[in-house]
Amino acid sequence: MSTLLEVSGVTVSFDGFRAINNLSFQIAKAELRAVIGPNGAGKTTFMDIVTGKTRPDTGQILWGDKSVSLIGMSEARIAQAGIGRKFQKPTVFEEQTVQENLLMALRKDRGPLAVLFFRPSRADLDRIAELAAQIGLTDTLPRVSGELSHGQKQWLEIGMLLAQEPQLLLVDEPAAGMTPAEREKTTAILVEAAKTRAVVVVEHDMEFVRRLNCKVTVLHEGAVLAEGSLDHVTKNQDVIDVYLGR
Ligand SMILES: Nc1ncnc2c1ncn2[C@@H]1O[C@H](COP(=O)(O)OP(=O)(O)OP(=O)(O)O)[C@@H](O)[C@H]1O
Repeated sequence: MSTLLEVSGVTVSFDGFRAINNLSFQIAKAELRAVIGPNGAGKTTFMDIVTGKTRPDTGQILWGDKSVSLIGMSEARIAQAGIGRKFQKPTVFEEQTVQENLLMALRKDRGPLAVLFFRPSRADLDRIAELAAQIGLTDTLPRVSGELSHGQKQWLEIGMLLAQEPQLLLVDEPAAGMTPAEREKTTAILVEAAKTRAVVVVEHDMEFVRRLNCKVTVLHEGAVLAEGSLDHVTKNQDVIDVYLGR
């Protein structure tokens, strides 16, 4: 297994309370991983430390072939290093079309106004077409994003992140608020994306996690409680006691 991200012995305290407690976690280069756990288990804080939003008190976070330490790097530099994060709520530019949103993501330095006056190259258009196909929005490229369904906005945002070609994509509860059909499509998008990069999905919906059909990490009190296939972790008595049996 070729490790992409290695979190080891990380602790994060807020006013003396340990939200992350000696956490160790590894993810391989092209791997899909689900992270589950009860409320307050530390899932969000885990994403915060990897993306540089929160700085750990102790421990190491090593990234890539050269095992570069992410600790102390700014959020912007971590994003540039290849870590993308999708928050739960979609944050697309509602006034812009799907195509313009994807173009803005390709041209990271361009805001909505600049894009209006910018002529995309053939290569840009090809890449946008490729991304649109990947997220199932080919037919909606000319539409204003504000008119899209909740699911479509989520896929668009995933496409905008993929435009930046992250090596690791962290995705927070992608299935929340989606219809069953939208969930199915989201599963397909994430499974496909994880063939060429690592994708970590934080999710509460166990049916969705089952469909992802990947290794699962169960967090509890800021540490890994169990890890393995969904069948393996759901049979674990500790997991049943703290999470599933509630
Ligand atoms: N900035 C903060 N200040 C104080 N306490 C915090 C802060 N951020 C998180 N916590 C606490 O750390 C613990 C872990 O929180 P975190 O949000 O990481 O859990 P979670 O697993 O994402 O939960 P949920 O499933 O509810 O989103 C919680 O007890 C939370 O109250």
